[in-house]
Amino acid sequence: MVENNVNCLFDKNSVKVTITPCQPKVLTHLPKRPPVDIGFTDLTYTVKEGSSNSNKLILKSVSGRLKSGELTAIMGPSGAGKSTLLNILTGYKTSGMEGSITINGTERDLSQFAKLSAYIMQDNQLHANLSVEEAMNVATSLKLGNQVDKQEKAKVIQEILETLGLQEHIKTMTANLSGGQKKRLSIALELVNNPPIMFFDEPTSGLDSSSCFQCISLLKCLARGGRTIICTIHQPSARLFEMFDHLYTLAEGQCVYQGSTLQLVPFMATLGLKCPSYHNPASFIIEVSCGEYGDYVKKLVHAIQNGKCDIQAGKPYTQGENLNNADANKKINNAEAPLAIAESSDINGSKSVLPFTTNDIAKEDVNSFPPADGVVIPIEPLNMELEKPGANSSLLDGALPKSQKRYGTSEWNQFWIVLKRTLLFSRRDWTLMYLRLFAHILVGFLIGALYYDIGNDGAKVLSNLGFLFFNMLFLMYTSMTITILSFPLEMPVLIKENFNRWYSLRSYYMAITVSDIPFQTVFCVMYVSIVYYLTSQPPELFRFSMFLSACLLISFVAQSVGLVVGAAMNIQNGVFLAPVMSVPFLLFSGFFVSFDAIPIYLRWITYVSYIRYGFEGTALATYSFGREKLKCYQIYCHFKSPETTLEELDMLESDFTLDIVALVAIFIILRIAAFLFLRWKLNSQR
Ligand SMILES: Nc1ncnc2c1ncn2[C@@H]1O[C@H](COP(=O)(O)OP(=O)(O)OP(=O)(O)O)[C@@H](O)[C@H]1O
Repeated sequence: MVENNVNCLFDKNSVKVTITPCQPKVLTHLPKRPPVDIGFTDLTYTVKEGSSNSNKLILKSVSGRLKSGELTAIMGPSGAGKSTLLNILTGYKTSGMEGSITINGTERDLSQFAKLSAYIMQDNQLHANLSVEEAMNVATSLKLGNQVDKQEKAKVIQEILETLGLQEHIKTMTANLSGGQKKRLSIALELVNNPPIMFFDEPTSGLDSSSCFQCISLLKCLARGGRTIICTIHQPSARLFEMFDHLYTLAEGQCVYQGSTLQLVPFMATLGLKCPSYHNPASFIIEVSCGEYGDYVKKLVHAIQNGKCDIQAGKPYTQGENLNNADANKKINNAEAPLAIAESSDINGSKSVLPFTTNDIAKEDVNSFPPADGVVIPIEPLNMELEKPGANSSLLDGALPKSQKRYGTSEWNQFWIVLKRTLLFSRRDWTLMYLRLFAHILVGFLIGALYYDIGNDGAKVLSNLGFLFFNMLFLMYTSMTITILSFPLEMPVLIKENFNRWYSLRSYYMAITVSDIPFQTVFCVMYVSIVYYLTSQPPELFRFSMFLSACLLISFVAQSVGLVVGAAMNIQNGVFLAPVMSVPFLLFSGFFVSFDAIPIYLRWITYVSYIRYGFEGTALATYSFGREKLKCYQIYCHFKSPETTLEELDMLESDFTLDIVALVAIFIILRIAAFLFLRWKLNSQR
């Protein structure tokens, strides 16, 4: 661990703590990536609103530039369009947008951009049932692939966790981490492939002031490594505010300030907006943007040309140059310095990460913004070369990659990694595993007790049919509801990981499709074995196998229904709609009404009723295939002959193989439908 120096200076009224960065912690194992400056010009974002489909303008022709080596805050009052701008810049939202976004001066190619950036969403989106180490292992395996060997991956993980102060929590389950630690883990996971651009939506939300400080220190540190770090933030404290290099402020969908945080107050003063002494400048600009000091929004938008100007500390202003050509000629210092991040201790003695600066590159052109009251505010055009004082060039690795694989590893590997992860947290999920296991065993014994020894009794055939139908009902509801309840909870993690190019939707979907099959099979086999034995169904192996295969297929099909519903709608709608939608399938299963009694125009429903195929399959397994007459302990047993039962059910001509084929076909169709719904849902969010 790195030694830290914390010096406390006491005077009568205050305690001042200065934190001196110590020996830099060098991240030597991260892959080198190019530095990236982002420019955007005349960005407009419109959404369709209401039944009239009228257009609502959310971003109004805003421009701006976000530079590598800088920590940028996007601020503004609630509803100003911060999240919208962030979502557009990340590429998360693409429809409804007009304008130009450039990367190092050339028009953004979204696919290439996605490989260079990471989006850390507000709610962390972590799998609760994985430890920090396991989560990191999954991230490195997916993002670094097979090109990097195991030892190297372990070094990457160790370095990142040490740097982010998570090493001592390596065995802690993600669910037990504190808010700040979760945030750091979210960053650590994305840091694995060293993205040069990192976006953060409200990184400090839900954190106490000390954790906020640590979090922003860390972001600053990442920026000093040459990365472009952009985050939306609501209203930072003055202490946090001054840690940002660059501020982009929105009000009513327009840019009211862009530039150095240090120049905010002087710039506002030039427009007659004097920030009161001891007032937080961040609060001041928000208050001004909300109109608390009069109608200054238009003036600010005009002064800053809706983001086309950039007010820089100690830098000149030349007007009228175009942002898009901005960094076309940018010269990058390609010296291969290691990424330096120093660790230190904050005021409470807890560990934080502080920037360790290396290169100091100054700029020196001169021009000046002519402010109203004669104060000279340095405003910079948006086409400057940038090297931020304090930034180092460790990330710099020549030009942007032209062609690179979409994902860090092959789809087959993605499938395996996601499958192993899903199996691991399924095993640890109490509801998914133990409650389900318990339910199958308990209900199995209950049904066994209720229908005890009726299977070979000619007088109790109707009860036995009730038992067969109940099996369908139980297996259908347990596997369907568990999927409806658990799958939507996975969606936010899926959205984040898929968006950040951890894996393709196809690999993920294949993995989750396969992952539950062994568990569902074990539960179903246990349940069927218990009830089959206790209710004295025919003791032939082939009948048991047929009975079991029909039951297994029913539970897989019902699980697929759960996936379709879970992919297409939220939990509330799903838990109501899925059982309701199942009612027709139950009604037309052949148990309540025989096929001949169903009106012709409704018969088609029986062909799509998977319950019918399951019920028919188990009935045939029980009563068909030359089963001998049942025992009769009364004077007369109407259903003594199995054929009578099949005749009553209109199943004399039925074919067991056809039932199995129909169930397999429905299973495949539903799985494909669930995939398409999932893909639609992922795309529709954007
Ligand atoms: N799909 C949509 N339909 C209608 N209005 C929308 C839509 N998306 C965003 N808006 C509106 O756009 C404006 C900006 O929203 P956005 O979420 O970007 O604001 P914000 O600055 O991030 O706010 P907050 O700080 O409260 O999160 C809001 O007025 C919001 O109601």
